[in-house]
Amino acid sequence: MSSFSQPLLSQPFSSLTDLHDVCLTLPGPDLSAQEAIARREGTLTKPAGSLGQLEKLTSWLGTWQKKSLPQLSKVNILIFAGNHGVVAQNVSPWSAEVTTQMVQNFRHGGAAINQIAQVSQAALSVIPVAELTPTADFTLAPAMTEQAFLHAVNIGYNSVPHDSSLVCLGEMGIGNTTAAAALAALLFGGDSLLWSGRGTGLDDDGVKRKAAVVDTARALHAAESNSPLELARRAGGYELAAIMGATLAARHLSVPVLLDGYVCTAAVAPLFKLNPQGLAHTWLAHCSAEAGHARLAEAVGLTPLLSLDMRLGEGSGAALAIPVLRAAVACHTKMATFSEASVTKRR
Ligand SMILES: Cc1cc2ncn([C@H]3O[C@H](COP(=O)(O)O)[C@@H](O)[C@H]3O)c2cc1C
Ligand SMILES: O=C(O)c1cccnc1
Repeated sequence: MSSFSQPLLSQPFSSLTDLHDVCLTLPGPDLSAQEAIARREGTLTKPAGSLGQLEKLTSWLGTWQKKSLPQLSKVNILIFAGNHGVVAQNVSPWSAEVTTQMVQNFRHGGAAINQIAQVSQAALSVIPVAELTPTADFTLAPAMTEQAFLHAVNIGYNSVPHDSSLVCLGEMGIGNTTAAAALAALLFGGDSLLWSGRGTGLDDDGVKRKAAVVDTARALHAAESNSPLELARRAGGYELAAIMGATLAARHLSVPVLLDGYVCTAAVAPLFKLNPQGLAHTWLAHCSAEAGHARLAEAVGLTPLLSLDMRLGEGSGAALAIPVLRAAVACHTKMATFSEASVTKRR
């Protein structure tokens, strides 16, 4: 386990307007790296395109790393943790104290993500946000003040190591699938039931209760529906805001991002709403079994890499995709070319 504190800017965003402006003016891809990768790909000893999505992953990595030979020498998993006032509405079978207990479990190496991080040879950092103080219950009031929201975004922004090759984002926060559902419903509309899943194990009545909670939140906050950042402040959570901040920092640092499940996708959805290119440096690592994730992925223009029926969070799906990326990079950088291996090219 390691921790990082290399600020990009010590206090990147001091107002929602600041943050909004940065979301609209993001750095673009490195097209010369993209061309170099395509050129080399065509020389490797395999039929063109035969490595399928691995070839797309290699190209994506290099394009956003701004490197004609992509590398994965330093992979970081960041788990942001936060608590949610909306748990008072009985939307999770687990109590808020489990968030703190799981943070300890991550630190002691006992969680699923610790095992997957080790298998994937990635460094894991756990970052509790707002000292795990719960947000306000967003059925009654905005979840966060503007200042608290920006503070959480800044924490995420300052958590991305500058020398990272790839960042995987994850979260821990009892009640956060309800925050994700409320934010998704406010951003994209549609029946609240379509965005409300079982989370950590709700039964059918629990899911209906959750959807009713999402409806109440929508009625309270819908007037702000043309401002994605304002919706994130009102219906999101501290760890979701930090995930958004980390995603923005990664863009500025030329670090590609692997996103985890439903909660992570909801956390970054405002970036897509503000800017259709806002998530171009991210890849959705998996499709969570949480109801609503496939729909949300489509709404933000992301295609999940894996689909393993997982619905854990913690960045577990993102971490599982690392070995696939490592294989893609190894093939691209270490395979012999036709001329090196004296293999006759197709007629
Ligand atoms: C022991 C345990 C470990 C977890 N690891 C991730 N989550 C996941 O479940 C929570 C969201 O589900 P809900 O909205 O239903 O509360 C988040 O903390 C998420 O990361 C966990 C949940 C539990 C109980
Ligand atoms: O997909 C997720 O992000 C998820 C699903 C269930 C519980 N926690 C997180």
